[in-house]
This record gives sequence, structure tokens and C-alpha cells, in this order.
Amino acid sequence: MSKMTTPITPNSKWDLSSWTIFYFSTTFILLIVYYLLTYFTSPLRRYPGPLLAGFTNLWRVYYIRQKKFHLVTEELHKKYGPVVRIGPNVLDVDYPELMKVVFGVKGEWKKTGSVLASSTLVGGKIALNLFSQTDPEIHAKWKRPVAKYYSANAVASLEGHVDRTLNGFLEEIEKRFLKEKGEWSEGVDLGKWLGFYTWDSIGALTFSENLGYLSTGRDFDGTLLTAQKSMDYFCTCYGLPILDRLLDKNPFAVFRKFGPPGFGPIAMRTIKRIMARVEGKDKDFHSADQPDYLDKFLEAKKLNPEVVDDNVLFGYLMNNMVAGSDTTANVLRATIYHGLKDGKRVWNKLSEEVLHKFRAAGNGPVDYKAARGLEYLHAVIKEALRASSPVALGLERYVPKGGVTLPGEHGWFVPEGAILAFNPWVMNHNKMVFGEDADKFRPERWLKGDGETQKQYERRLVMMNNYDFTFGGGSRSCIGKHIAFMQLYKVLATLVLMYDLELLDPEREWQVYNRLFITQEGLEVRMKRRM
Ligand code: HEM
Repeated sequence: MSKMTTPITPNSKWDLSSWTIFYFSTTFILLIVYYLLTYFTSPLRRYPGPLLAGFTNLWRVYYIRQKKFHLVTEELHKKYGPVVRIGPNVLDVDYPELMKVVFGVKGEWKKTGSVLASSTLVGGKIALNLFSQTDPEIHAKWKRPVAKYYSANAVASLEGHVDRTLNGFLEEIEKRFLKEKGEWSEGVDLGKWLGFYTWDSIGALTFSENLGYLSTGRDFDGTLLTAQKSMDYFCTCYGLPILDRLLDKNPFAVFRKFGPPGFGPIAMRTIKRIMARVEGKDKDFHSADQPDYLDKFLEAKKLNPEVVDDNVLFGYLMNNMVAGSDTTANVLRATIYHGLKDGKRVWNKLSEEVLHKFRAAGNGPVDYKAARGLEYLHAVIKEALRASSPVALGLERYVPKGGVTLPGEHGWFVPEGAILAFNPWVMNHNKMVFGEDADKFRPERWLKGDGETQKQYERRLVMMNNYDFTFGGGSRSCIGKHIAFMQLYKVLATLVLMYDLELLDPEREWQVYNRLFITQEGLEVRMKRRM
């Protein structure tokens, strides 16, 4: 008897699960082909680096999400040398001599889209800001009306706002933790309080508003946590900007947001403050005698109506709030933590200098100009900015037309359109510039060494200053650096003047996380009044 065969029909064989398998396996194969083509046809394939990084940016995203990317990058440079491929189209470079070429004032080396996730959606539209604007012409147009408000003199005129917040900080510390003169307090999470201080302080400088983190002693409205989550989100998208389009910056995001929080709560607060100022409803805490950044930006809007519209004004304010607090808190923490380590060597030396200068003036915020004149304080701050660079992911720039030849023995060429990344953390640990002990916190490197002639010292100092990449470089360098300096000198000198400090557990290491901005946890100290 002949065997009966079942006829093959599309319906019986190609049911839903078959189509699903077909769909996924085809996508998978296409992806593999895409990645192989990307890898083998890339002009960057000759550059050393982890194999996976040459195939996909997901490699970078994975390590960025571990929050230790500055250390990963450092290790890669140790292994591969000054140029490392960290993405299919991205090279991380540790060539100080290239900085002046790439970060020139003309802005020929354009910023990449890695920063777009730091923008906010306002009414369904992406509101770019000074930091996230990648078009050099628009950036220059936006920067011009406000640059003068960030000059050293303009910032010094705002010292009253800083004094007010610093007094609030001292009051809270005294009230909550301190005992009689000469008696050590219990443990104080000083790192957390410095975070409250820098947020309240940037709120005062920007809106004259007391945000209330110091007075409540907590992140009462969740803004600080949200800012941290926003930075985590921003970092993830930094390595793969398309993610931000998928998760946040798309028309559907108005109805349903898939990404972690954007800078929404800070944005809402900013909009409220603008409205209140324009309607004259914030007179209980804002005085025309003591202008703040909102006053200055409104002035810029009045003088340059064709450039500064409501969105640009909003961007200026957001930049202050987002870039101006955690960065500064990080450096303050680093000065104190490293100063107290190593048997308080640096702290004791600093105390001697500060007490000698300011003891006669008594308690309270020290004068900024006077603090700037202190040599060792200056060295400690420069060293903390270097050794704990607050911005610690690569600042990315597109190679412009004509490409670039890298320094070094190979003379390798990088074509137009590729991306070079300069990580301030990595650059600031370069041993050729900062010495063999660049991994150590040693403020003395900024001072004349024993056995060093004045000429040798000056040459070394010029080199370190030229290649110090803490605040970036060129037309896109940090606009707020004088604000940061004012905070650092005043807060550190005032704390040293008024209190003696010791680490709660001198043996314990603190935790350092990289969320583009370095954040630290575990600066727990005991404090004692000096006067
Ligand atoms: C120690 C503190 C700070 C450090 C280390 C720091 C570092 C940096 C760096 C490295 C950049 C360049 C980013 C790039 O090229 O992509 C930058 C840009 C910027 N920073 Fe800061 N910053 C600090 C404090 C501040 C403060 C206090 C403010 C404002 C109140 C501020 C506002 C900005 C803005 C608006 C930009 C973008 C500038 C532009 O593209 O024109 N920063 N900062």
C-alpha cells in the first residue's frame, strides 16, 4: 500500500510562531551583517581597543552604566596607549598637545549629539540650551548676550548671595551637630550637607530663592534624587544618543514617557520662578538691590530680543541649576576627603595658613578676594579639581573637513566625521604633564618644589595650567568656572577657619560614581568648633 503524504499548505506550516521565528532570525542575521560591515569597512579599524567596542556603542553604554567609565578608560589607555577605540566611530585620546587644536575658539570641531539628552521637552519641542546646542553659530549667538555675567568681576558682585547661603549652612551645622567648643561631634555626613549647600546656593544665585535643602536637612521634594536619576539617564544616552529619541524626545513622549525622569521638576521650578519675577510676585525674597542671574538674563532678553526668546532664557536658567551644583559639591568633598586622609597632612597645613590669615576676623564666611590670596588653599583647590575632575566622560568632537593626523610615532590619520573624545579625568591624570605621581592627591605639585629653580617651576606650572582640562576648552569651555571658584575658596576657607575635622573612619574608602559628573558617597566626619 502506497503511503499517503500530507500536502504542504502555507497555512499549516507558516503559523504565527513560524513567522515570529522567521522575523527574529532575519533581524538577527541582518544585525550581524550590519555589525560586521561596520567593523570591517570602518576607517577606524586599525585603532586598538576592546573588540566589542569596534562593533557597537552598546559596549560603551554597558560600562558607562557601571558608573566607573573614567577608570575603565584609564585602564584602556594603560593597556593600549594614548588612543583607544571606544565605539565604532569614537576614539578616546590622551594627547594633551591636541587639545588646543580641537578645543579652539573658532569651534570648527563640532560637539556631537551625545549631549542632546540634557535638553528638556517643553510643550512637545526639544528646548536646547547652551550646553546641548551643537550648532556653533547658534551657540555663539546664545552665548554672546550672557557671557559678561559670568566674568570674574560679575561673579564677585554676587558674593552676597553666597554669604547668605553659607551663613544658613553654618547655622544648620551648629544647631544640629556641634557641641561645646573643643568637643568632637558625633558622625556628620558632611558630603550630603555640602550637596544641600551647593543646591541652595545655586538657587540663591539664580533666583534669590532659598530652595530649602539646608533648612529641612533633606531632599524634601526629591529634586536631588531626580537630578541624579536624570544624570544616570543622560549618561546612558551619552553613549547611544538614539536612545533618547526612542525613550523621550519623540511626539509620543507627550502622552507617555518611557525614559527615566528628565530634568522635569527642576524645569517646573524654573518656569514658576520666571513667572513670579515677571509678575512681581517674588518680592518677599528677591530685592532689586541684590540682582541675581534671573535679573541678568531678563536684561539680556530685553537688550537682545531677536536672540533671547523664552526658550533661550529658560535654557540659561536650566544650565545654572543643572551644571552649577553637583560639580561644585564634588570638588568641595574631594578637598576635604583627601585633605583629611593621610593623617590629616594636607588639612593641618591648610589650617595653619587659613587660621593665620583669618583668625583675627572671627567666625563667619571669609572674604573671597582675601581667600584667593592664600597660596596653599589655591594649591589644594587646583589639586582637587585635577585629581577629582568633576566631568569624567569624554568630551566628544567631530573631526572636521580634511581630517586630522594624530601626534605620536605612528602619525595615524583620522578622517572627517569620526569622533575624538577627551576625558577630563583621563587628561588630568596624564603623567607626562602632572608627574609620575599624578594618581596621588598632592597639592604641592602646584607649588615650587624643593631643589627646583624658579625657572623650572614656572615652566612646569605653565605646562600644567595649559593642559589642565577640568573646565574643558575653547568656545565651549565652562561658562560657570568663576562661580565654582568663588564657592570653593569661600566654603573651604570658612570651614577650615571655624572647625577642626577628622574622618569618622580614616581607614574606610569612600564610594565614587561617574554620572558624567563625579559623585561621591561616604564623606563622614566628626567636627569640632575652633572658636
Ligand atoms: C567645579 C565646577 C565645574 C566644572 C569642573 C565644570 C566643568 C565643565 C566642563 C568640562 C564643560 C565643557 C563641556 C563640554 O565641552 O562639553 C562645562 C561646560 C559648561 N558649564 Fe561647567 N563646570 C563647573 C561648574 C559650573 C557652574 C557653577 C556652572 C553654572 C552656574 C556651569 C555651567 C556650564 C555651562 C552652561 C556649560 C556649557 C558651556 C558652553 O557650551 O558654552 N559649570 N563645564
